[in-house]
Parts: sequence; C-alpha cells; structure tokens
Amino acid sequence: MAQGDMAFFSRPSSAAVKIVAPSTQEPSSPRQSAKKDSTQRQCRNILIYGHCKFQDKGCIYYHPPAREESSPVPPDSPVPSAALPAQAVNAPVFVPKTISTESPVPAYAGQSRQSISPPSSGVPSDHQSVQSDYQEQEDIYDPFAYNGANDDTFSDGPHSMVNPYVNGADPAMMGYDGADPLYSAQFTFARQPLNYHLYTQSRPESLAHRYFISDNIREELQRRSESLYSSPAHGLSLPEELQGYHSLLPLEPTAGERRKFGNWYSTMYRATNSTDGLAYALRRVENFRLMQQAAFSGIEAWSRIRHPNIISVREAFTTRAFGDNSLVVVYDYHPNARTLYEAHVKPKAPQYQNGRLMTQSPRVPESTIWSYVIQIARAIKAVHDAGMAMRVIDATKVLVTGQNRVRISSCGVVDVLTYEARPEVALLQQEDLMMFGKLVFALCTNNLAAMNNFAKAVESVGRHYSAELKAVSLFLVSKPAPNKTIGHLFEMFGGRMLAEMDEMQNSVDRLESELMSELENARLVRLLCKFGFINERPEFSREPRWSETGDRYIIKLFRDYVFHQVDEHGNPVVNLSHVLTCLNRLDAGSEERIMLVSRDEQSCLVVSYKEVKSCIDSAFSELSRR
Ligand SMILES: Nc1ncnc2c1ncn2[C@@H]1O[C@H](COP(=O)(O)OP(=O)(O)OP(=O)(O)O)[C@@H](O)[C@H]1O
Repeated sequence: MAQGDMAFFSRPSSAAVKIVAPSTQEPSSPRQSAKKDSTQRQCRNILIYGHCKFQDKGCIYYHPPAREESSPVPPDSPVPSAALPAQAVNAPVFVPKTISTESPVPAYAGQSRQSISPPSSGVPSDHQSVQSDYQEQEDIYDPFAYNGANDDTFSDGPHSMVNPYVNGADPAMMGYDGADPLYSAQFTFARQPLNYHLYTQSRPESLAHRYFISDNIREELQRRSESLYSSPAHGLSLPEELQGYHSLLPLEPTAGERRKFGNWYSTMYRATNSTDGLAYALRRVENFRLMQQAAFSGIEAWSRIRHPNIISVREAFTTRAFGDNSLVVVYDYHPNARTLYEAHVKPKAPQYQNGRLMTQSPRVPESTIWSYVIQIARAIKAVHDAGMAMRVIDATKVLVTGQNRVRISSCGVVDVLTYEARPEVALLQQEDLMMFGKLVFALCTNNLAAMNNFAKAVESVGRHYSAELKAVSLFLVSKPAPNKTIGHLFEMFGGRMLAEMDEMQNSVDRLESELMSELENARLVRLLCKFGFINERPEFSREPRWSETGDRYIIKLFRDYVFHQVDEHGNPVVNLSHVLTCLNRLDAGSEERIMLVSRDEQSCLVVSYKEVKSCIDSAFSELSRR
C-alpha cells in the first residue's frame, strides 16, 4: 500500500473511537473495569469472536441469546459480519471528518460480495474507501486467479477463489477457539503478493502440536545439530590447522586402550573446512610414511563413488602437523553416527529387571538385519561393479546414520596403506563377501568373535532367525567360487528386496509429511523477527508517530491483540492457534477487521489486517533504510 493511504492513521481524531463507559465511574484499571457493569456490558468475546467459550463457565458479561448457528449476527443487526459497531461497545458512532458515511461498494464487488460488505450504518466506512483504494492497486496481482472464461464454476471473476485462510472456509479450523462463525461468511478479497502461495489452515488448539515436526524426529535432528556444532577440543595439543581444516575434535578416545587399524593406530576427528565452512570426518593414520604419490590413485577412484550407503571420500593427504608422519583421509561427516558395533554388539550397561541386575543384549530384529544386509549389499555391488573392492567391512566400520540407515565408512584407507602389495581385485571382492558374512553372523549373535565357534554361530542363527537369513549368511562365508558374486546374492533376497523398497518409500512419505508441518514456520519466524525489530525501540519512545496519536501506534496495539489478550478474569490468554491465525492473516493482508483496544481500554481502533500489514511494512522499511 502506498504511504499516502496511511494518512488515515495519522489523524488522531479519526483513528480512535472513544469508548464511553456506561457507568459514570471511570474504571481505574483494566482489570477492575472488566468487573464493573458486567450486567450491562456485552461480552467482548461475543463481539470479536461471535461466541464466548466462558459463557456457561461464569463469564460475568452480558451474552445475547443465541441465534441460528449459521448466522451469528442477526439480520436486523447493524453489525456486519466482519466489522464491529461502535454502539456495541457503548460508544457513539464515530465518523471521520473527511470520509463519507456512505458505504462505497468496491469496484470489484459483485452480488455475493455485497451481501458481506459492511453495511453503511453503524460502521466507520473509512476502511471501505481504503479497501477500494487497495483494490485498484492490487488487482494486478492474483497468484490464485483462475481465468475461467469457459467454465461456469469459476465464472465469478478473477478473485472468486477461496482463500482458506482469510475466508474461514472451514470454520472449525479457523477460529480462536476452533469455530469462528463471525468470519465464516463467504466473501472475496484482494490478494496481496505473499511470501508463500500456500497457507496452512489454522488448527484447533488441541492439534496445535501438529504445526511442528514430531518430537522424535526433532530430538534426533537436534542431537545431530549439537554434534555438528559442539565446540572443538581444548588442551589436547591438536594442530590449529592442517591442509585447510581447523577446529579439530576427536570422535573417539585418544588415550587408554586402543585398537589398531591393520598395523597402525588411527583416530577419527571432526574438523571444519575453511573453504566451505562444512564439517568433515578426518581419519588420521598415525606414523605412516607414504612412499609414493601413486598410492593416492585409489583415493581418486573412491572420490568418484557416490552411493547412499557409502560415506563419500573427499580427499587424502599426508601431514606432519600432529608431530609425526600421518596419513589423513577426509570423508563426509554424519553427525551423531554410531558404528554397528556401538549400536548392536557392544554390551550395554547392566540394568535392574525384576529386582535383579541384568546385562542386556537385545537381539537385533530380523527385519532390521535384512534392511542392513540389503543396504550393505547394494553398496558392495556399486563398488564391485566399478571394478573395485571395499577392503573393510566390519561392525566398527559400518555406521548407522539414521533410523536403520547404514553407510560403509573408511573406504580407500586400506588401498593407500597396502598400495605396495596390489592384490588381484577378484580376490579382494571374494574377501569382501567373506567379511560381509562375518558381519551378518556378528549381528545375529551379538558377538564380534562369533566365527571363532562356527558351528555354534550357525546353530544360533538357525534358532533365532529365518531359514532365508541363515542361507544368505552361509552363502557369504562359503568358499570362493565362480558363482559366488554380489549379483548372485541379490537373487537370494527375493521378496525381502521389495519389502525394503516399500519401507524406503514409506519413510520418504513420513519425512515429507513431517516437512509439511514445518512449511509455514520459517515464514512466521521472519514475521516475528520483523515485530522484534520494530517493537519497543527506545529511540522511538519520543517520536510522535509511535505515540498514542501516531500511525505506528497501531503496531503496538496489534502486538497486544496477538500476544497480550486477557480473559474475562484478567488472566493471560495463551493460545497458539490465535497467534498463528492472526500472524497468517496479517501476512496474507486479509481485509478482515479486528478491534484493537488501547491498554487503558478507553479507546479502540477498528482496522483490517491489511492496514496493519501495511503499517508494519512501512515501519520496517523505514528501519532498514536508516
Ligand atoms: N564419517 C563419519 N561421520 C561421523 N562420525 C564418524 C564418521 N566416521 C567415523 N565416525 C565416528 O567416529 C568414531 C570412531 O570411528 P572408528 O571407525 O575409529 O570406529 P572404532 O569403533 O573406534 O573403530 P576402531 O576400533 O577401528 O578405531 C565412531 O563413533 C564413529 O561413529
């Protein structure tokens, strides 16, 4: 809206409607005033929302007898469906000096619109003229407009599409307390350009939690975020910087008992790359002297492999930054990842069960093992098809990076470490299958050393799991043979493969629906940030535009309307649906009007969300220009 339109608000006498209290005694405080004259004063909930949910629960104000549900406002009443009559709040009719009392019908309004246009009597008509001004400017834009020239259903003109948000098309979804009959009448409106074209329906308070993603996903993502942004380690004598990586943080203990990676000790670190600012996982192999640059050729091949079940290899280098000759291989970092060993094999701390301290080692469900087997098999197939071998497949080198989601880590390291030996790839691929089989036995028996007693391991798998799973594990640990290939393994999966694909698609659906619940929140956060920038700025405290007679005063009152409402007992109303409904209508620039009441309850303003929006926009752009 053009700045000039706001002149309406800058005339103090025309902006405020003085509320004349019916009693001669002036209320000394808002709370006190709420208790006085309660038998004569009509309940404001009825006026604003069309109903009062406290009517039968002790609300002390006057509630007119209920009318027909579909028309909360009596036909003979001067109160329009979307506006508030001054009489209703015991105030004289206020007519701004410069604006006619006639109710100009906006140029676009057809029959159906007229029926919901505010009637001329009892309503300040100034907003209607503002409304038509808006219309002239905004007819240009209508992202939802349907040019239905040949379609009777849509022959109502370009603005006839229902905005679920503004119209309250589904009253049960719209109101402050669920239903909102005051605003349920059908009317059309001028659309303003929106940040997003789709708007959520507001929900009853009882379903407000569905505005956000579910708790378990949120908690998981928060844990990942914490792991991503936890501060780097101090006092560990780690290098400040190596080859463009800084802020090193060890991902495992660097002292005490340590296992070797082949013949070498190795440590995983999280580090930040200075070029892109992202976190990466660095595997450092200690005291390794690289004899020839060609040993990195394997890393180059690995860096070309991109697979959802393989942790991507980025680069490798040698460094003396740790005070020794170290080899460092850089991988994508998956925050909060755990190894299969940590997730399933590592003995859990003993817990009390039925009064006795028991060591827990819950068996991995068969469906989970199948999911792991299929994912790992797909990763191996991609690598074997590329003429390479995994070289390391064990419970400490397969990471769980989400719900049943696994990725093979540490690829490429062994290729560098054993470059001199250069064994035949076919042989290495057979070794991969053997390592894979051992991993399946380890998972089925919760024991890394299960293969040390092969007969017992086979018996255990047969007892606890299906014959198909047993057959797959036996195939993997069988002697090398021409038909023992990863491709042949897929033939053994049969229907399990289809079940896994179904599960994958279900999981995508679940995530998409979780994402939907967050869709509007970023937009609302930006709107709230605008409020934060604008409201309560000390430098405005002496500016006339922000005083009770200035045009910016409306923003303060709107903020009170959204966040600081009190019920008839003076208790704060904490209602998320109300806040979201108001903010969304504000963002949509709805024509719907609300009554803003000053803090001393002595005056009120009837304004549309569109006008508040315009006021906020101009205040914000002024702030940004300063
Ligand atoms: N790419 C990665 N992203 C995130 N975390 C990782 C990544 N790679 C490894 N980790 C984590 O680093 C930790 C150490 O990994 P590592 O492969 O050394 O496992 P380990 O169980 O310590 O095995 P080893 O005994 O061979 O050292 C594990 O907790 C693992 O989850």
